[in-house]
Amino acid sequence: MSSDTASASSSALRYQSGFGNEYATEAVAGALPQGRNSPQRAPFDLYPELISGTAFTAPRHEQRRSWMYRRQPSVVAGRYQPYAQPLWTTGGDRDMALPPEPLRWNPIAFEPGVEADFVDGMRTLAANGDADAQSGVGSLVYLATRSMGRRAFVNADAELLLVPQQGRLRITTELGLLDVKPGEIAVLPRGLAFKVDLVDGPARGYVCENYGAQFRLPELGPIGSNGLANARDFLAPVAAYEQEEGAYELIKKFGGRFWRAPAKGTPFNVVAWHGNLAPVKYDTVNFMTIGSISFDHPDPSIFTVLTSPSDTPGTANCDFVIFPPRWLVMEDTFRPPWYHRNLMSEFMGLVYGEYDAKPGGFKPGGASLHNAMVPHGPDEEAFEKASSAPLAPQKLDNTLAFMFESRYRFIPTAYAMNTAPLDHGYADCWAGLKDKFSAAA
Ligand SMILES: O=C(O)Cc1cc(O)ccc1O
Ligand SMILES: [Fe+2]
Repeated sequence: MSSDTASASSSALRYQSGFGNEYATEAVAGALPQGRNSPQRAPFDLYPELISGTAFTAPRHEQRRSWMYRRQPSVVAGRYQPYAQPLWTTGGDRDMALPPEPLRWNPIAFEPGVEADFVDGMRTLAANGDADAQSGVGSLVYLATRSMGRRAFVNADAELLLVPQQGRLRITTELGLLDVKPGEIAVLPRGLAFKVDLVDGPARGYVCENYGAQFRLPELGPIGSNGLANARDFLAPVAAYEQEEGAYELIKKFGGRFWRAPAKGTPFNVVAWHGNLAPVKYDTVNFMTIGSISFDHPDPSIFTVLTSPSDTPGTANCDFVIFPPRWLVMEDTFRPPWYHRNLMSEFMGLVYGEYDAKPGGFKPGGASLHNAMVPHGPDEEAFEKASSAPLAPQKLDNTLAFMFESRYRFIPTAYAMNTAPLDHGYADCWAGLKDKFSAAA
């Protein structure tokens, strides 16, 4: 156990490393009870409070929970009133006539004249499943121009996976602070209060709102005991509590609806905590990428950072997959992705650079959606280049694309179809792929 003294205002943050291990941290030495979780009186008269990320009776290897020792229990809050956030929708809208073709969006721009924080600036682009059924995911973007300041947010519906694309974020959570920048990701457990403050101006990024089983590291199979995302590269915060006095506004997402309540003090009042349910961040530069060193383009599952399983083994509620900088060395191989139709549905975004299958129209801050059995693959430009490129070792550099891949079709929202910059010419990127077959050859 570490004795940690980070305060909420420190600038260079300290972290604890690992994924899903038993962390233990105290902002004041002696605040963490030893040998038991709920003594008759906890040290410094702090209130013990448990947060469960899994059912009490979940198998031991799936269990996630943490004990917090706090100045006031989180039940101390004012009464909730409805709150309007109509563009953060939940689950798949079954009434939407979902086009059976590839969809793509140009970069989703900040909205002129709209000042919004992380919660108000959230826009659902596409979603599937049902938060109450604890299955499915949403794919969202946030367009934040201001810090949350003295507003805190609790998402009772889902865990959030953040993929910042522009702008650094200071994320204050009940369990401590995370600084996250583009190229890094963060995972915030369901039900944990947090706020997002901006560090260097407006912030844009992607979010996977996961109503299903928590994200975890994938099995490695024949890869062995090391590789892809290594557990030690995930960073959880050390305990930190806010000392400033003053009111907060609590915003809660609960069953797809939003609520607000006043609070007399800060919800970030946890002085010590221990357990294996924690917010974490991960820098994608630490991803140990596996690829083909002989021939052929492997399945993109080799790029899985985290997976949220469904009840069917190997068929994920959602895989979070990245396409990071890497070497391509395959011989006699068409190196970009092949043309394909996938049982699974693919929502993609681009953090920076170019994606090899779409060097032209897929831009950082944009998105694409290739739902189940919708054919897609390299655009004409990528096909022509890769079919005749010399096959010397090639570094794909300065690029970071990602995919939320789900067993359930993503249904775009009305916002995505009518307001967001849908690329109506997307299908044209394949129109020039001619029939060049000649049986006489
Ligand atoms: O369609 C895409 O661009 C994503 C993708 C990448 C890849 O390398 C193989 C399959 C796949 O769906
Ligand atoms: Fe694909």
